[in-house]
Amino acid sequence: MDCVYKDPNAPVEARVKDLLSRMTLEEKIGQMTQIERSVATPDAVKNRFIGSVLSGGGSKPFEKANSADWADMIDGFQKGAVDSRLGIPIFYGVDAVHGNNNVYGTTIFPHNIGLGATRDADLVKRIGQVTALEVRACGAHYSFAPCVAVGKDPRWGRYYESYGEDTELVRKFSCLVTGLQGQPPAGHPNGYPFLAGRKNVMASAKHFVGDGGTDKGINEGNTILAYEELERIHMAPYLDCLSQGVCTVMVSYSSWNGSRLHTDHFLLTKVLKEKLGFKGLVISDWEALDRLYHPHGSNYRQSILSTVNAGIDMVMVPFRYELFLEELLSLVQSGEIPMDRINDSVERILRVKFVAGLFEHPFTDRSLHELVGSKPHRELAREAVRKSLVLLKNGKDPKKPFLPLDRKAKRVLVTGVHADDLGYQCGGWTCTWTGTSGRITIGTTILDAIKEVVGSNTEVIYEKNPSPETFTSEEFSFAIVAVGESPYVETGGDDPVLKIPFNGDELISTVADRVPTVVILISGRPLVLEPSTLEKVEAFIAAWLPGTEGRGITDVLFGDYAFHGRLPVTWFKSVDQLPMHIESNSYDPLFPLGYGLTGKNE
Ligand SMILES: OC[C@@H]1[C@@H](O)[C@H](O)[C@@H](O)c2nc(-c3ccccc3)cn21
Repeated sequence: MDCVYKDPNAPVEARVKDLLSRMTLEEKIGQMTQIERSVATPDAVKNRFIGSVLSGGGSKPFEKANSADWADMIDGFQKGAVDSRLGIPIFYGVDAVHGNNNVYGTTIFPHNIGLGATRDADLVKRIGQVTALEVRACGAHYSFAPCVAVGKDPRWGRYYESYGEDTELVRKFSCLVTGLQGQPPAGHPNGYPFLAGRKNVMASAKHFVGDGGTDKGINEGNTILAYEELERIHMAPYLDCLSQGVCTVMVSYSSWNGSRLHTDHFLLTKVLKEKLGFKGLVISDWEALDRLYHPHGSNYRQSILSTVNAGIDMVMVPFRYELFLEELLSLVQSGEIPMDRINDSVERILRVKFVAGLFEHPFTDRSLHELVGSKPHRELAREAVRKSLVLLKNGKDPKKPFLPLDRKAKRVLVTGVHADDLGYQCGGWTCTWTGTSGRITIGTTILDAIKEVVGSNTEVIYEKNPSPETFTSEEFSFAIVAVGESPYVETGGDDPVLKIPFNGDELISTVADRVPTVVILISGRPLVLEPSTLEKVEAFIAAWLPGTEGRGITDVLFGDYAFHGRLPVTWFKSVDQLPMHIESNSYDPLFPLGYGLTGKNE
């Protein structure tokens, strides 16, 4: 062995020190650079010493690319990296936020708000383990998860990415870190990155800090709180992530009392790195530097200076990396960014790469491909769906529960825009960044599931949008109405009105006036439920954004399992009440945090 850093048996810190001492300034700033796959080439990775490549939401080699196609792409970039002078491997990052959701045919789990409703930490850890397998199967090493935002306002477009409104609930689900990265050994030093092996992925606790607490739920807005409240409410989950050895922390686009998180030296360095002792790497969000000034991307040199000096270690550039490298080099050569600051960042990046075993195993383990979208993985997702559904109403007369439904009923109506739309039931961050309608991947819609479950003599009538003629012929035993939101992400999801889209209210009334009706609401958050509407229906289920395994819905709808879910958030009566959450002074919800019926005699 000619040098310590190549010795897998040498202590990580010795390998870091040795490799750092061999690196040129260009190699160091290259490691601080994360670029998008669409501008990456193996040569660029090799010759510019790029530290990491990512896929932005939905960015894939080609349509319906499977895990093997992804692995070919990623291993191509990795070959460039290991052929570089010092052979420092990249890590490839993806937003695997509810399964490995960019890749066709993978298992898509409920989004975090639904997982919050399960109250089942062990389930979420198992979801992390399975997600890590499906991510490694495609060749990626790193997932930008968990989002440990504490969602304080349902008007926020990322509310569904939060496990809930209560800090303690969100803290409970920080265990996704252990699911993704593996269980650190007893005595593992707090804040030091950990990764168990080739079936695990680096995690990213995000978005530091206070992203879920912005004023009026405005995405990338301003969180107005005293430091003690910021620490108590929004920072607490990060301590849990650090104690589990989270490898990375991603910084929030938002501000704290008017200070942009990406330039906040106090929070990023004094608090996260020094006070909390985080030894992994701090990564920016996408084009966060470009968003610091208007017009977008202006004052870029100043943006690099203020963010790197604040404590950012790796910049998710992700496109203008030549300019980034040029400006960062110049800022170090001028002394505006001290060499110590660069060395701190590169040490952290190298530490994570050694801990992740990337020097020993830089390429994809192709044996994992057969696990992707496998039956056991889909059964886990089905269990998560079952446990996530919250039963808000069961019977106009509570003494006469309407559910479970009779699977031998004579004739049932299935209706609504969400009854047979896999894309809608998966939501954002699925196959594309925003998510889309239609049969976007492999999975089971609500209608598919109902047809699988009901008896051979049961007639299932599906009308996406029922007409008066729908009701003129033979009677229906009951109707299942699936309504809700179309997929959205980030600022595109900010909504001050929160009504059920597609005239959902009207459809519910139209059907419920004629047939005993159960409503399934597919949404990333509570929506306005008109009392008149709620009165008309026999049963009402909040299904959140369940993902590909629709059978989890029929499992409880037809009584194979009791309802288990409890609200992870407050269900408001009117948007005029917002923000209203468990800590609000006046608390007058339609359904309180923690509410949920079991479907048995309550
Ligand atoms: O996908 C990488 C990261 C993700 O991990 C972060 O949670 C999220 O804030 C985010 N927004 C964009 C993004 C925003 C606008 C246009 C294009 C991309 C990219 N990203």
